[in-house]
Parts: sequence; structure tokens; C-alpha cells
Amino acid sequence: MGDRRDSAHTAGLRAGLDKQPADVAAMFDRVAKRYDITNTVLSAGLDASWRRATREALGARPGQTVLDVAAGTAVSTVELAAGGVTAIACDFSQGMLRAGAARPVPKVAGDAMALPLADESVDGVVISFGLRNVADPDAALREFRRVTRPGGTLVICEFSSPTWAPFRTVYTEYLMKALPRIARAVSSNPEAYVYLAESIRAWPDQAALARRVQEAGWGEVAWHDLTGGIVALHRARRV
Ligand SMILES: C[S@@+](CC[C@H](N)C(=O)[O-])C[C@H]1O[C@@H](n2cnc3c(N)ncnc32)[C@H](O)[C@@H]1O
Repeated sequence: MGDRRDSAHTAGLRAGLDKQPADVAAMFDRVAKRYDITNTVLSAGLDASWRRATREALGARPGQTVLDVAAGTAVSTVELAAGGVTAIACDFSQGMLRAGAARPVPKVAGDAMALPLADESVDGVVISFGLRNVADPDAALREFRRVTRPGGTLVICEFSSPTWAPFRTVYTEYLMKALPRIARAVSSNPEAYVYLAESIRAWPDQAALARRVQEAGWGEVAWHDLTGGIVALHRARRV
């Protein structure tokens, strides 16, 4: 809900998708309290399977260290930490990190475009439902490469473009009409979910994102679709 200034800020994000970092962080601060439950409702419970698929695509081994960028409440990080992997949650929204304080993973405040980590210090980087929100995704992709050791892995889990055209049309209608209405019922900041719908529509499709990952210096770029392309997992190797 927020005051008039908050609404104006969010409305600015909605209108221009200009993703000023302070506005994005503030918007996630406002949705933090009910973020996890809203996600589960909006995805009809599919979020758990998308997170599992992300962990499997990463394929981290016991003893390895991975960085979960734009980790939010660390719900994505705990999944990665299964089986003896050290998974570190990083986000620039203090509100989101605080909302996930009870989750037993290390957390660090930081910007995806200037990570507080040394060069080649992690075995893998994951970003789930985060890259779309980053002000300069190409700069972030280069920064992920900087902190990953040679041979390490990048996995991007992000909303994408449904592959079956008739479904794509229905999905777009769903986004445009139903999502804001559902969000009004369950979210503490429904305007953020109008932004969600609009940012998904503005995001590159699978092939276009793969090209950008490659242009940022990553090798062996590949993707596979989840739930008919509603979500895509891009995977790449640090060369
Ligand atoms: C939709 S949430 C995703 C959270 C979590 N990864 C998940 O799967 O539920 C997006 C997160 O990206 C974070 N974010 C956006 N831009 C960022 C940036 N430049 N640096 C760090 N975090 C960022 C936001 O604060 C927010 O917590």
C-alpha cells in the first residue's frame, strides 16, 4: 500500500521499467513480509519444483561454495545448500534479507553489479527471478563471471517466453489481467506485482538471453524450459 510517495515511486517503475537500484531495493523492502506466500500462491505451488530444477542444473558437489545472487528471503538459497554445499545469499534489499533471517544460510548485503567477493572465489553463481530486476543485467553477468572460478557454473532461473503460441497468448492475458487482481488479495504491495507482470513481458526470450550470457564472456551456454517455457533455466560455464 505505502504512502503517496511510495505509490508514485512504484508507479514510476511500472511505467518506465527504469529499474533505478534504490527504487528496486525499496520496492522489495515493501513486499518482503509476504513475499514467500505470495510467490507460492501466484505460481500455484510450482516455485518449489523450479527451485529444485535450479539446484539440479547447478550440480554443485559437497564442499563447493556457490553464491545465490538476488537471493531475497533466501528461500532459493536453502534449496541450493542441500547435500553439503555452502550457499551464500546476497541481496541489496535489507528488508528481504531480514524477512529470511531465520533461514540457516550465510547472508551478505550486496549489489549484483558490484559483488562483495574476490575474483574467482566461488564454484558457481545462481540467480533466480532476480536478473530481470537488475538495472544492468549485462554488467551483472560480467560480474558473475569475475567471481566464478574457471570451470565454474552459472545458472539463471527466470520467467521466460512460453513456447506454444496459443498458450503464450493466454499467458499474456493472465499476466495482464489476473496477476494484479490476485496480488491485490494476497500481497502487502499489489503495485509491485503489476511491475512483475510488465517486467516479465519486457524480458528477452530464451534465445536472446542466451546470446547476452555469451556476450558477457560465458561459454557452453544452453537452456531448458520449465512449465512450457513460463520459466527457463540458462546454464553456462566459466571459461
Ligand atoms: C523476485 S526476488 C527473487 C528472490 C529469490 N531469488 C527467489 O527466488 O525467491 C528478486 C530479488 O532481486 C533483488 N535485486 C534486484 N536487483 C538487485 C541488485 N542489483 N543487486 C542485488 N539484489 C538485487 C531484490 O532485492 C529481490 O530481493
